[in-house]
Amino acid sequence: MSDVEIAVEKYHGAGNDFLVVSEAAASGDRAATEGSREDTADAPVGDRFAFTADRCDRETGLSHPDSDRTGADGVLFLAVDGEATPPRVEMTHVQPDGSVAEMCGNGVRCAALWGARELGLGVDEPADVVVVTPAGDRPSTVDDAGDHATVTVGMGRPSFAPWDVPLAPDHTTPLVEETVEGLTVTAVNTGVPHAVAFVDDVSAVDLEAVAPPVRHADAFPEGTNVVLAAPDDAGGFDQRTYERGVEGETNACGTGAVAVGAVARRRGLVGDEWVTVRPPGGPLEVRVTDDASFLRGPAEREFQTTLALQR
Ligand SMILES: N[C@H](CCC[C@H](N)C(=O)O)C(=O)O
Repeated sequence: MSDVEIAVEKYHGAGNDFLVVSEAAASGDRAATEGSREDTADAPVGDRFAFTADRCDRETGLSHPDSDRTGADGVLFLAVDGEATPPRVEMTHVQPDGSVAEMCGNGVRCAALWGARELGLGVDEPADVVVVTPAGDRPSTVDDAGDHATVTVGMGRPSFAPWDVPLAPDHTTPLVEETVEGLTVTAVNTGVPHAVAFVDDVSAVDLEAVAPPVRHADAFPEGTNVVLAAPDDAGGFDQRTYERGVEGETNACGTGAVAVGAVARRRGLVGDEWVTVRPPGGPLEVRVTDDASFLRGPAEREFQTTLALQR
């Protein structure tokens, strides 16, 4: 066993927060260019799942004077390919329960900002970065790549198809406004599954009580995120999300915001325009059309620190 030092950064998008570990350091690439190869071995983090569970814990996880919150909603293991045009950032998003999320809208914005910063892009003019996720490529544009950026992401085509959500095999048609475990939901996949419930007032619902039975319902063989939405007075929507993988409410959920837009459009509440969706952590802009969806919002870098790991 030996001690290995790794650099860890903390980012968040509308309060959905992530630790970021560079996989370039993992392969030794960055170490080679920085001339400190001995300090890093082949992978910066041997056991990604144990690392994520440990460092993301809200009580005992990673804390820092420049951050309000201990722990995080997950870890983004990122590798940048600066030779590609546009540059590509490969994202592996490990969640505190040990699962790997196929997509994460707030995480993609953070990954795009991280990639732009690594390459020194996005400062004088917007930078295009493609974030590569298990759910597909997510073309992103980073504006103002300092510590606080705005990132716009092409989120692909939301799907209500039962095999895409996915729903259990006895569901042969989309699940639209059906009652599942006491909550009336519409199921949509925006990179990951969401069960969206339109309610009168999102703050009047005990989300931690109503969401877990839906999250684990038989209708969703891979589980689902559970989203509450309510029209606000300004043509947008309030949003709250209980996340699979975090197993609790998060401050914001980007794929969930797009899910709210997709369900609102299906209900005829909005058209193809940009609309504002407001999770507790701050507003996000979403736009859904017949064959595409887009998410725009902040990405912020909070700090960088060094951790000594035993391997
Ligand atoms: N917070 C993320 C979603 C993570 C998805 C994950 N909770 C799952 O489906 O397992 C977002 O901004 O889109």
